[in-house]
Amino acid sequence: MSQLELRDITVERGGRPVVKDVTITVPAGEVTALLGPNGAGKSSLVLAVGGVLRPRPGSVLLDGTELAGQRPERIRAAGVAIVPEGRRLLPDLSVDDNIRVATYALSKKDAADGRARALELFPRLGQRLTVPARLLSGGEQQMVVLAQALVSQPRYILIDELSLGLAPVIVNQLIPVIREVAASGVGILLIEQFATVALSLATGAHVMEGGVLRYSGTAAELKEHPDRLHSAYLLRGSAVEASAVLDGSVAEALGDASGAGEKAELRPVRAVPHMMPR
Ligand SMILES: Nc1ncnc2c1ncn2[C@@H]1O[C@H](COP(=O)(O)OP(=O)(O)OP(=O)(O)O)[C@@H](O)[C@H]1O
Repeated sequence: MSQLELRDITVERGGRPVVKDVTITVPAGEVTALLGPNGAGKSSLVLAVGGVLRPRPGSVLLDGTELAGQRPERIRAAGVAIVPEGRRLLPDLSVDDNIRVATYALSKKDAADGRARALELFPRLGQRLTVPARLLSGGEQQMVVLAQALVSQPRYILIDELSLGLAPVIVNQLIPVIREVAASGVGILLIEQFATVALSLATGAHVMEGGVLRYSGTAAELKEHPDRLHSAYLLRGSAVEASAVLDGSVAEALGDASGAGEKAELRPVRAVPHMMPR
């Protein structure tokens, strides 16, 4: 069975290891959750898999083929896409152009197929194709960001913080899309601040803290033994954070039970020059 294997990965930033000897398998067709407090090393791991940071040492094996140390374009072309935390759109470009920007390395046919698939997953974007990205709500922006990753029809996708800054009502719209993408055979590693969201989608689950894995097992087991998640969060002394992610609904965890929160939906868009076509 197809899988993406992150094996014995160590990542250094600022001269110190922030990911230490982490091994995670992401099976095809399933969501695997990666949880952990701020600063645990989750984003650094994603950037290392995507080729933005170099794992030293470590392997990223796609069905046995080594991808570690390759250029981001090569990793993406091999079928592994990443959605880095806080990715921004090109604010003055339309939704359609932001999606097209992400297809620049694809053949004409693959770009057209990928765009059609992305719009099938996010019909809302089909109605907003000509709208400049800066006028989108936070939820719509996140849909475009996900569409940019999905447009290359990856076999594996690593999503860093699906719900960050989004109102619960929007998160609830994204959850079925993630489920559908996984059901279509794509392996997903999902980093998510709210354990309730991640564990509702995931089969496998991992908890990271201080750069190391504190738990690796099934999502069901973690739901049954929340103390394992709790202890990792508490290692950072953030009891409030631990209760927020574990107790109650997404809405309560977000502190916005109404689900309305226009402000929570909106976030500023900034240009990311490296996303421009070359
Ligand atoms: N550019 C950088 N240079 C040096 N150290 C960094 C850099 N970015 C992050 N770090 C450090 O790396 C460690 C891991 O951070 P990382 O962002 O990977 O954690 P995380 O689990 O994704 O947390 P968050 O959800 O807050 O992003 C932290 O100690 C952080 O301070």
